[in-house]
Amino acid sequence: MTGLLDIRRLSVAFGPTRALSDIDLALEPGTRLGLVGESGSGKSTLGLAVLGLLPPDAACTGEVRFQGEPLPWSDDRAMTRVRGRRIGFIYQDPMAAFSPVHTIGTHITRALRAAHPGVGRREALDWSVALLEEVEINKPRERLDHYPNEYSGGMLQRVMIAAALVGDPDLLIADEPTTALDVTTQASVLGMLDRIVEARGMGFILISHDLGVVAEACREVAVMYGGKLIQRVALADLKAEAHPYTRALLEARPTFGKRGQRLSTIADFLPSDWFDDA
Ligand SMILES: Nc1ncnc2c1ncn2[C@@H]1O[C@H](COP(=O)(O)OP(=O)(O)OP(=O)(O)O)[C@@H](O)[C@H]1O
Repeated sequence: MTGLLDIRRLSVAFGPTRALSDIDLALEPGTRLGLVGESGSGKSTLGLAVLGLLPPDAACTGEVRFQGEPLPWSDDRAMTRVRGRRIGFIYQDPMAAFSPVHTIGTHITRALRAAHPGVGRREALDWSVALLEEVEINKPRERLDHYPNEYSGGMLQRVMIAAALVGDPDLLIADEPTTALDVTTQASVLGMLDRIVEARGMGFILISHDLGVVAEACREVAVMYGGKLIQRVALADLKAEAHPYTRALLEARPTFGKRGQRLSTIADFLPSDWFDDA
C-alpha cells in the first residue's frame, strides 16, 4: 500500500538557525498524529514545509512524498491545487482568515468553487450548508448570510474547518487550531474535529504544544525538541513509554488534580538528571 505521507531527511534552516534537522516521518492513510513540543521546537515549520508554505528565505532540503509522489514545492500552481484539494490546512487565528466585508456564505462558496471549478452557484450553496452542518453549526442556511463579526471565535473556527474540507482532502493539518479559544469551546471544537476526522477516514496531523489537546483527537504522538523528532508513540503507551523529555511535557500540563501544586517547568533538556528535581 502506498503511504499517505512520507517525510524523508527534511531539514530547514533560517540563516544560522536550524529549525528542522533530518526529520523522517511516515504516515499511513487515516493516521491521526499529534505533533507536540514546546515553542520553537519546529512543529509549525514542519507543517508549513509539507504544505509548501515556508518563507522564501528558508533553506529546505530533503523530500516529502504525498500518496507516493514527491510534493511539487517549486511549482506554485501545483502546490495550490494540493492545498485546495488533497491536503486541508487549519491554523490558529480564525479572525485573520475571514474578510469582514463578505458573508460566511461567500467565503465558503468561493472556496468550494475554487476547488471544484465546474460547480454552479446553487449546488455550491447546498454544499456549503452541508459543510456547515458537518462542523455542527445550527441553522446553517440562515447563518450563511451572516458576516464574520456576527460569529463567535469558536464558530469561526468551525467555519475555517469547513473551508479546509471543501476539496475532500485525504490529509488535514491543523496548527494549534483551538489555542485562541476558551477551554469549553476548545473542548467542543476538538470533539467535533475528532468526529469529522473519524467519519471521513482522513489522515490528521494536529500540531499543539499541549499533549492534552492532542489526546482528544489523535491516536499517536510525535514529540519534537530543538528541530528533531525525539519520539513517536501510540497515545495508549505514552505514560508507560514516555521519553524523559516527553514525560516532562506531560508533567508541565496544568490539571485539576494538581491544583495548589507548583507546575513543572521544562528546563534545558538534560536526560541524565531529568527526574532529580521532581
Ligand atoms: N520565518 C522565520 N524566520 C526565521 N526563523 C524562523 C522563522 N520561522 C521559524 N523560525 C525559527 O525556527 C525555529 C522553529 O520554529 P517553529 O515556529 O517551527 O516552532 P514551533 O514549535 O512551531 O513553535 P511555536 O509553538 O511557538 O509556533 C525557531 O527557532 C524559530 O525561531
